[in-house]
Amino acid sequence: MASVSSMNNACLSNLSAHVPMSNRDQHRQLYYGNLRFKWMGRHSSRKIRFSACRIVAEKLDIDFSDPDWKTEYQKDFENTFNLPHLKDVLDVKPRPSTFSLMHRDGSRWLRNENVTDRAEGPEDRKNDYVDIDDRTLLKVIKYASPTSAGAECIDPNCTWVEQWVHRAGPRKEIYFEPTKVKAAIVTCGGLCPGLNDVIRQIFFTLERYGVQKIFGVRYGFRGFFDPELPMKKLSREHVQDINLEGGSLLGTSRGGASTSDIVDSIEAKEIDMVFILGGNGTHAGANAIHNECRKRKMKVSVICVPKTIDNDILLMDKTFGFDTAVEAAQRAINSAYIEAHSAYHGIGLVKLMGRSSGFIAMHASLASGQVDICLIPEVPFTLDGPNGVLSHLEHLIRTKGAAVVCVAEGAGQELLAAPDLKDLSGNAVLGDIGVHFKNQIKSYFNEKGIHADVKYIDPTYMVRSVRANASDAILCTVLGQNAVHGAFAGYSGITMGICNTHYVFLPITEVIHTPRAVNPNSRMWHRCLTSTGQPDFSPRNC
Ligand SMILES: Nc1ncnc2c1ncn2[C@@H]1O[C@H](COP(=O)(O)OP(=O)(O)OP(=O)(O)O)[C@@H](O)[C@H]1O
Ligand SMILES: O=P(O)(O)OC[C@H]1O[C@](O)(CO)[C@@H](O)[C@@H]1O
Ligand SMILES: [Mg+2]
Repeated sequence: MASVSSMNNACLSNLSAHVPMSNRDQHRQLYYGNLRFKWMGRHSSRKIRFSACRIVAEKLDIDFSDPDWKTEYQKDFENTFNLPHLKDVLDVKPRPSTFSLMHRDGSRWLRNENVTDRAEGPEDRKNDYVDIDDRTLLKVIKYASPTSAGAECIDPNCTWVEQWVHRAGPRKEIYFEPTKVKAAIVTCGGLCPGLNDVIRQIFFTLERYGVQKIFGVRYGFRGFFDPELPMKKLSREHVQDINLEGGSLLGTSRGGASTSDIVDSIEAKEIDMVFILGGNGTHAGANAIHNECRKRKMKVSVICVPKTIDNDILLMDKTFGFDTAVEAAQRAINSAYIEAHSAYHGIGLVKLMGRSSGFIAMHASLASGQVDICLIPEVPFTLDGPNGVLSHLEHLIRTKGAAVVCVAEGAGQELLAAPDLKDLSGNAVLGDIGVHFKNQIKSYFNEKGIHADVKYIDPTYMVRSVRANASDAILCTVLGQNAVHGAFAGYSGITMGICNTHYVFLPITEVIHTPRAVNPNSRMWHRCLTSTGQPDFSPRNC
């Protein structure tokens, strides 16, 4: 059997997320057709997004009539989710962990106790080490049918297949001598609530192991090679209160990543552990750094913590900062609602971030309960025509007297002239759907001779520059601590996640195939539609 990875499921859910409803049969084929489908997207822009999935799907050759297919699949899954480790390429030996909940810091313990006694005995239980063979289930729903909402199936019968991933946490044995470790932390990409919380927890946990040399790399990957940006040695005083503010203590940036320059810099600076906080692009960069370190046989642990308000990283329940961003976005929606409902024929329009996925828009709409129309990149819509968005807005104005619309920045890009520009990291610069939509609403009502008072709110940077809320602060704490546990355990090329409320280590390669997208067949999107009451605006319906 060819390699089966999480990409199958990622592709399937991503593909299904983009399949127009009129192609329902083809969509089914994706689920039923043991991944040998030849589906072609209707819209050319979408074909590109699908191509990576299609290639892998075509490579797969699962014979579901083989009674052993499931065992084989699970074995292959286990291999795919095996965590890359320093010992894969280096002759490294484990030593008992210095992480202890009994002592203030590892170095104190190192000085005062017999090293060989540390790993055994009653302290173990108090320290709560996680066994390296512990696993947690990635998927916890047993779908009875491929047509069940949100079903992710591997075979035509949607058979239950266990998919286990590695449980995160401190290990009994470690692969670094803490007092000799030099660790660096870097934050890349856009801002995200909780960056400072994660930096702080990485610092605290490193200290607890006994690490004294902890550095911050300034302004993203740029800080590795820009001579004007020397690393900043971090102290407890530096990090103590940083969680009280948004932003990143270290600064962040896009672009400018040359893997070999970065690895040269890691080598020259004699860094042993690199903690990299960022989104999809950053993870791709971190994986390249990890591979280059391996190639050079460097004993360096490259560990990621996923950071994105967009929540567009595969496999995990959510990324840190997302909850906070939703909360902030909900406040913008509330303002739009108040404006709209205080005006004669008021229309409140809010544009929220979400370059390729509509999680913030969907969740903020659900949270506020004040949105009449939610538009996301994953669900195509038409503005014009009897079943278009504008016609529904007119209906709302006539029946309710006011309306609130929430649109994700990546939605409806096919309606705009694309700027054909890229940012420094190579991300496409999007057309402004918010401004376009605002103008379209104004002209529509103007042409119809119906009064409409449009209030447009773009809270873009306000939702991501705030400090983390309570739920994100806890998530950041756990992810930051686990990042350090992962590094000391000798892993490299891994990232942190929360799956079904349990914390896991995942190979970076498994989360960067494609950005995670809202599945239009999921219960959550259906709940959003139920809440807004909006009809189907898809082109085939108009
Ligand atoms: N495919 C890639 N390979 C190597 N490095 C990359 C890749 N994509 C992006 N990077 C680098 O990663 C860094 C961050 O990328 P990017 O600006 O896309 O942010 P991100 O991590 O995706 O976060 P956000 O969710 O805010 O976009 C940049 O310095 C960029 O040069
Ligand atoms: O303006 P910037 O800093 O490039 O960030 C904008 C981008 O940030 C994101 O929220 C990802 O962090 C995208 O949704 C958005 O397009
Ligand atoms: Mg990116």
